[in-house]
Amino acid sequence: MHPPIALYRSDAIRAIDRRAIEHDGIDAYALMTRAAAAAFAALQRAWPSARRVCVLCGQGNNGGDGFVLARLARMAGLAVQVLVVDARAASTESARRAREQWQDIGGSTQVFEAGVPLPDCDLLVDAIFGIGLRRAPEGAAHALIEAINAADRHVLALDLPSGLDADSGSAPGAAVRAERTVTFIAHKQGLFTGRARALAGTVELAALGIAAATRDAQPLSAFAVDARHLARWLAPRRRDAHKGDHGHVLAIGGDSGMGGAVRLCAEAALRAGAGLVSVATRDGNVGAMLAARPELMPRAVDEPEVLRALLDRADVVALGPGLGRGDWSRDLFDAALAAALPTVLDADALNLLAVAPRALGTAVLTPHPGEAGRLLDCSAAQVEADRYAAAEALARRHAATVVLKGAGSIVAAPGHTPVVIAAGNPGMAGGGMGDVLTGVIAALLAQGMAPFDAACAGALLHAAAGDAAAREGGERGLLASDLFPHLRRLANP
Ligand SMILES: NC(=O)C1=CN([C@@H]2O[C@H](COP(=O)(O)OP(=O)(O)OC[C@H]3O[C@@H](n4cnc5c(N)ncnc54)[C@H](O)[C@@H]3O)[C@@H](O)[C@H]2O)[C@@H](O)CC1
Ligand SMILES: [K+]
Repeated sequence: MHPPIALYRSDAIRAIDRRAIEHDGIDAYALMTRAAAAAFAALQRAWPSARRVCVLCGQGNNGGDGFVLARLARMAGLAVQVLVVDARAASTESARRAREQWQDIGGSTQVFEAGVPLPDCDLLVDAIFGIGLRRAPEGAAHALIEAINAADRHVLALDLPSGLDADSGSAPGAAVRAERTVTFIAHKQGLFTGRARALAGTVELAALGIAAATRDAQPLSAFAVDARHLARWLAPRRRDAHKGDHGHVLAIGGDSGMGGAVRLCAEAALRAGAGLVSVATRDGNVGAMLAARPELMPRAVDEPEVLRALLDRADVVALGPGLGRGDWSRDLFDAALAAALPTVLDADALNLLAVAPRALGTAVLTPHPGEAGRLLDCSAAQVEADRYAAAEALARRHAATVVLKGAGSIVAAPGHTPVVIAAGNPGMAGGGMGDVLTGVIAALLAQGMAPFDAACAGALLHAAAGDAAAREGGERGLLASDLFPHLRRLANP
């Protein structure tokens, strides 16, 4: 079984690097050479016909990696040009040595000038900033990043796309959009969520031959999982199982005009393996729901008493899809939370929770950044500036499991290392997708998974189903209900 991918913060990467140098006796410049060699090998694998390469170097060790790569590429017969961000000397000993060795083989270096087009080439290598980025790129660095993005060339990023923050996955200013990133020593947690999903392209790790024990002596800060990891959570069913073993989900929502949301949630719960799925909704939704999906058990709920009878028979509640925020919605919300069943809260349930905070029992919250901002009294942009921190703050505040949705969804809960979902695609940024996720997580809870596991497995199953559906018919125009056949297939790995 594939182990999850260990992710680190930049301070842990620096500590691994220091330990490799001081403890294991690997020379700093040797590490830089290994980094550049691994990146050049990746370049040749990805773009075997590239002949003219332009390497863009910053002042620090990331720039040093670039100079060594330039030398290796030139020695391999490629035409190589090097541009530096500014004319000052390199800021580290290794980077100075890398420059000198480039000059020693006759390589020339130009200083980038804003407004002057980048040299004509097949491929750009981004070696401006790695984990040393301290603030939004200014001046020439900013202009060079914009020039790279405007150049319409293949881009290989060394360690990180320049401008991306290695820890948060956000970019404080301009950032390079790479097609491929070769990252060194260990995976940075910032490469897996938020802006990184658009900037880093395909991410490849070059561990540089550092001993596993040296790496493992530093704390990892998150895990990433992808479709290969589904089998960790979704074991085959017992041969003697019956429907009572797989739990009863009650989906609550679907105020007038929003019946589709709760139907998608309920049907997703069926497709993710819930034994029984009831729906508490408006009278007007019941007939259509029964006609379309006779396995569902929809009930018209006009008042909380009717809901209480349904709650008595349920194991898990999916609360919020199409719930609305009126009196009907609030009454159902209060009655549902009073039942103290394991509950997945989404959409308007989160909005109602934001205006009337309360202690939750076993709960999984599935906010998008806007809803997370409302719950944390901040803006969606502040949530996006550090998605890991926002997910963890929300989990602490509500003593609950949180799935912060968006590019690279993050699952956080008190006492757990966060898990980032390395799957999903922009075709999934559309109506109904969140309702499906809520139903999937509720179904996994109903089948006996612990909340954190149900949230990780549910978010991963949902994202992987979205990827499978997008491969089949494209991202644009992808519908939430297109996920259903894939959910079923992927739920049985
Ligand atoms: N032994 C090592 O330390 C190794 C380091 N490696 C490379 O070294 C990188 C880290 O090197 P550094 O710590 O030198 O850092 P970087 O090279 O990432 O960047 C630091 C440089 O950028 C400048 N800078 C930072 N933010 C700026 C901004 N907003 N605007 C303008 N200038 C800014 C700093 O003043 C400094 O000169 C890694 O990402 C990796 O690519 C690899 O060679 C592997 C081994
Ligand atoms: K870089």
